[in-house]
Amino acid sequence: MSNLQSPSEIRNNRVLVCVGGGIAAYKVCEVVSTLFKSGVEVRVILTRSAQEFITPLTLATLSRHPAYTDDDFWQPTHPRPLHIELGEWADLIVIAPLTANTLAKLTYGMADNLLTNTVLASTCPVLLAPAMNTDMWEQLTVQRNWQQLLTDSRYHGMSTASGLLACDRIGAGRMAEPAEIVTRVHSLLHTGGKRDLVGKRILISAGGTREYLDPVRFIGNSSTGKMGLALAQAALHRGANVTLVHGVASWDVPLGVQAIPVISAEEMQQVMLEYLPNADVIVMSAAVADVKPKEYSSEKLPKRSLPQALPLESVPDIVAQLAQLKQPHQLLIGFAAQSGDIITPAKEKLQTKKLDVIVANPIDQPDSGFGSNNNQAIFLDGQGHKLEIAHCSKLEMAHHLFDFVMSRDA
Ligand SMILES: Cc1cc2nc3c(=O)[nH]c(=O)nc-3n(C[C@H](O)[C@H](O)[C@H](O)COP(=O)(O)O)c2cc1C
Ligand SMILES: CC(C)(COP(=O)(O)O)[C@@H](O)C(=O)NCCC(=O)NCCS
Ligand SMILES: [Mg+2]
Repeated sequence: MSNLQSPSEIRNNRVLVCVGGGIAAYKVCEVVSTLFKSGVEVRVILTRSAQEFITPLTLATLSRHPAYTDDDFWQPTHPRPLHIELGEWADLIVIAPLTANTLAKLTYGMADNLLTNTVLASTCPVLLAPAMNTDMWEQLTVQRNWQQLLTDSRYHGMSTASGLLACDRIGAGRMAEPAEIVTRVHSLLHTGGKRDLVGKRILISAGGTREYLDPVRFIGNSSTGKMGLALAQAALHRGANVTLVHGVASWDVPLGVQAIPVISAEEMQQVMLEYLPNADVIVMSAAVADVKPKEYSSEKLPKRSLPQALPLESVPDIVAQLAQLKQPHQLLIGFAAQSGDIITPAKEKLQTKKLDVIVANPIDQPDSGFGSNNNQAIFLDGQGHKLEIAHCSKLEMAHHLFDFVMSRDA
């Protein structure tokens, strides 16, 4: 078995957050604070209008660094022009909220303030989070500019959501939520903006299944589906077309992912088999219940009628079935959550179930596995490659897995 080199620590870590003059600017404070707390170095630029909504002092305090405005742009005291310095410094620029005005300027390469000059004087990826009143967002001129700007691969656009706007209207144009912006930032810092999964259809299963005994009681497990969610986010951010088949979950499905909720192993089996023929990559990260109660009562069983011992039967082995039915060009990735020795059972599962790749992850390590936002794992493939990934976020783990898969492809 050959050991691939462990991925080095992320070097890209510098994010320049540019705030435009919209009411959604108030949410960018949260973005800056969360990024800082996750270890990202943050600098902030505010446009003249952004300062009508939030203050440079707030953003300077949250980012632990002076915030920049157009007054700084024109200061004669910089040894080198500020927009050049900031443009060279940034690994990633985030513009949130992106106003109709700044969108138009970027589309036409205009540069009349610190924000637009810095974008033109840099080459890093730029993440755009538009926010506008519905009529403004749907205006032909605005939509034309948006489509035009996104033809430049440097720009990464966040979808707007529909809902209540600050003008009391309900419609399109809501800015992506801070957590979604932060997740996308982390993806872009990992990938440097590459979209290596464009054209790939990725089918992911996530979460635990439930096998009901009666309408309220079930056999389940502690899986929260966070690993599957992270896989869906990472794949989406790299350009894939993503279908996420998930058990009962407490998180929101990311905009742009086709989500299919299921409850039992049999339902999951049915949906996975239905979507299998159209998938290029299948990632089975769900924790499927291995057994179910033999009998189901459609009425809630009174306590006194509950059996002392519960007769059980097996549920379908979904991953084994997928392995049997898949075509040679399709890649099947399984997960093996284990305590103690994680490698031996994972190798066995890889071979007996005929998977292409298996992710062995420990469930007895601190802050890893079920329910945690973090994980650690060892990837194994059928050709004998092995890659150990140290403790990191589940999103980071998902990216490492796609890196591993893509490097095997190449
Ligand atoms: C109360 C208020 C709310 C605004 N909200 C938005 C908005 O959500 N989106 C937008 O594109 N413009 C909005 N504007 C208009 C922008 O502030 C204006 O177009 C400004 O020139 C943008 O400048 P900037 O792109 O340099 O930040 C708003 C203006 C006001 C007064
Ligand atoms: C303003 C806001 C951030 C409020 O979000 P919230 O309801 O979650 O507090 C959200 O509605 C949004 O992103 N709106 C789009 C921009 C907007 O409403 N502009 C002003 C309309 S004139
Ligand atoms: Mg299992």
